[in-house]
Amino acid sequence: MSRAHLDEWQRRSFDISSGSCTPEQTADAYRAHVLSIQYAWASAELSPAGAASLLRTYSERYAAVLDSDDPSTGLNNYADSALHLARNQKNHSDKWESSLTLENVFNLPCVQRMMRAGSKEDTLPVDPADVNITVGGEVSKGGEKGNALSGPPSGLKREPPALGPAPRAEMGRGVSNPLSGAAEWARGLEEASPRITLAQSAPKAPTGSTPMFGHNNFSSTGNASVSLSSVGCISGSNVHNQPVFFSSTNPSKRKNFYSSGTESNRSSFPSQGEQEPRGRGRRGEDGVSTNFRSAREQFIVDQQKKHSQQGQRGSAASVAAITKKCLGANRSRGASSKFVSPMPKQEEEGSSKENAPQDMQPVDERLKNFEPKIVELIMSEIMDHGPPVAWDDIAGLEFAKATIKEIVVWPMLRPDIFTGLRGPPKGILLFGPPGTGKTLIGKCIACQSGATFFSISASSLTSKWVGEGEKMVRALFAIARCHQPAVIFIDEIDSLLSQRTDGEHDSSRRIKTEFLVQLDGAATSAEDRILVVGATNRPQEIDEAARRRLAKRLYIPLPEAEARRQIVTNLMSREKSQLGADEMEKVVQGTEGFSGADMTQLCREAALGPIRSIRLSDIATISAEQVRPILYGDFQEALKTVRPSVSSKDLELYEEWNKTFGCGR
Ligand SMILES: Nc1ncnc2c1ncn2[C@@H]1O[C@H](COP(=O)(O)OP(=O)(O)OP(=O)(O)O)[C@@H](O)[C@H]1O
Ligand SMILES: [Mg+2]
Repeated sequence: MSRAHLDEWQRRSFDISSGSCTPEQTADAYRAHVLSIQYAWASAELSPAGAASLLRTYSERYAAVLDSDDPSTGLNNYADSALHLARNQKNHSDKWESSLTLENVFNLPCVQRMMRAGSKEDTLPVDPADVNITVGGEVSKGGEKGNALSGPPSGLKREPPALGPAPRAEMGRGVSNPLSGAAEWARGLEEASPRITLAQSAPKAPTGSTPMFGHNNFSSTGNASVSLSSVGCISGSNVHNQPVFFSSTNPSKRKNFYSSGTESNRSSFPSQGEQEPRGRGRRGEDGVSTNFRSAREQFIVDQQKKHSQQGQRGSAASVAAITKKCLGANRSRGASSKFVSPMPKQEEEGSSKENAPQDMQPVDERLKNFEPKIVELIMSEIMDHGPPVAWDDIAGLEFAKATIKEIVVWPMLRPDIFTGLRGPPKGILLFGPPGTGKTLIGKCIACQSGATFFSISASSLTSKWVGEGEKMVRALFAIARCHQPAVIFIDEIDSLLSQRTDGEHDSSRRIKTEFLVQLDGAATSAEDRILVVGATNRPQEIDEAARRRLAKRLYIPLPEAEARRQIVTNLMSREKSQLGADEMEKVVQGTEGFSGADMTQLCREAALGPIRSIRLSDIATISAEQVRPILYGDFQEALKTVRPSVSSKDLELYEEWNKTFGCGR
């Protein structure tokens, strides 16, 4: 060790051995020792074996000081953490008010009776046989000699100023039979319980009790004391509803009591009137039958009751769902862990009532790491529920439709045949000029494939949930995995997977990377039936890594004459129109270079023709039947205003890209 460290070490060792240190100083010195050892080990000044041995020694000494409840040598760390809770610290329990305060506790009949009992030497107001006293896990019946029965009566040592001058020494002497005090205390508590409403004040139980009994000062005989949380363990236990005291003179037993998380440690008070019927109590670890039911268990039982009353689904799955949703359900409950209310907060309660049927859905294990907010967003906004689209609604595009049926629909329907080399690709890219039906194909896949369809546009990832993009992507794929077979349709994929540049924003780069990882199959196994379909009218801007992952790249060209005819026929069939075959032919010839969207726009414009021919004065009164049919003349008029939206120069670019990267013939 370096010289400075050694000097420090020496100084601390002298301090400790001088015997003049307070427990706090001793603990500090040991902690500093531990840190020095760690530092020396990290900087290779100590061998690992040496460091391990030293660490063990000093950690034990440090822990001994922390855990000891002897006020002259230890810090009674347990009491400290519980006191912290008791001092009105803001936590989840702050809604639960206990009526017990430091001021009114001395007015409680039970406490007064205790004090009186302390001053009367021989009175035994309760038959000792009625009192069960647990000492470090062993149960001794009232008559037996317990080794540490000091707990509640020791509280008598603290004298309330309001109650007059009962001399300390006398009161201390008064506890000649510790049992009498304990029993008295127990009985008193039982009587007082209607006022204290134990169930409601459970988390705050220490609040009232701590100042009375949780402090080291209350050791009455030797080093015996009632630990703070043992006060919290009092419950309507055993048949007479008599309290059980957990008390121990042995710090190590006491430690075990805390660390092993015994039933009683984890339990809180059962509410009055809702206690388990006799004989139905659980068996505690020590074999003692207890009627404890933790607040969480009570909550589940209440929920079960509620749902069975309402005649709703009370299945095990729903109870499991409730259990999962229960706050803090997965937490380990150490003595020092923060208290978590087992009941939902008020707001949550309100919302859970509203969404009750949804909440009953069991939560998928694989989604538990994702923020519920994100999962909910994806489920509600991204999973598509649009109007149905049939393959026949898409005019032309025969090759694209056949290919998509082959690689999307059939494999989804017959996964047993489409295995190995016949396995479907993980990604498809639909590219082509705007308005040619790429999004329409996406919607059609959604309806026809029978898969769960997720439709996202890049903007929804990049703008709506700024900073959450990559989380969304990860959650999206995780949810898709839970709902297989699934199709993830990403419209305008170019804006999501454009070429990565140096100057771009960090968050969009992270989204891209996450997408590539997910697309690559690193995160999706070969058996996963998830297909990503991307659509773009700017294929040249797509990142080359993404391009590779979207293995099947299909060109969606402008509609040919036949397709244009089909679009017009489809649309006109829903309207009143009179269009002869040769007139239709003229319309088809006159719309060379029009996209599907342009054709739709042309038909809309033509459909307005009959309306425009109505005189303004008649428009308010004319009936729908009186409106004339759409005629060829309307199309001629419409063709004057509707122009193709794709230029021939743009078309060349698509053709070029299709030749280079496309999968079409
Ligand atoms: N092949 C087609 N058959 C029938 N209607 C079509 C066809 N192509 C386009 N349309 C019509 O054009 C509209 C727009 O099509 P869609 O949104 O699918 O175009 P897109 O290729 O996704 O365009 P963009 O690249 O601009 O997103 C559709 O709602 C539909 O009415
Ligand atoms: Mg589109």
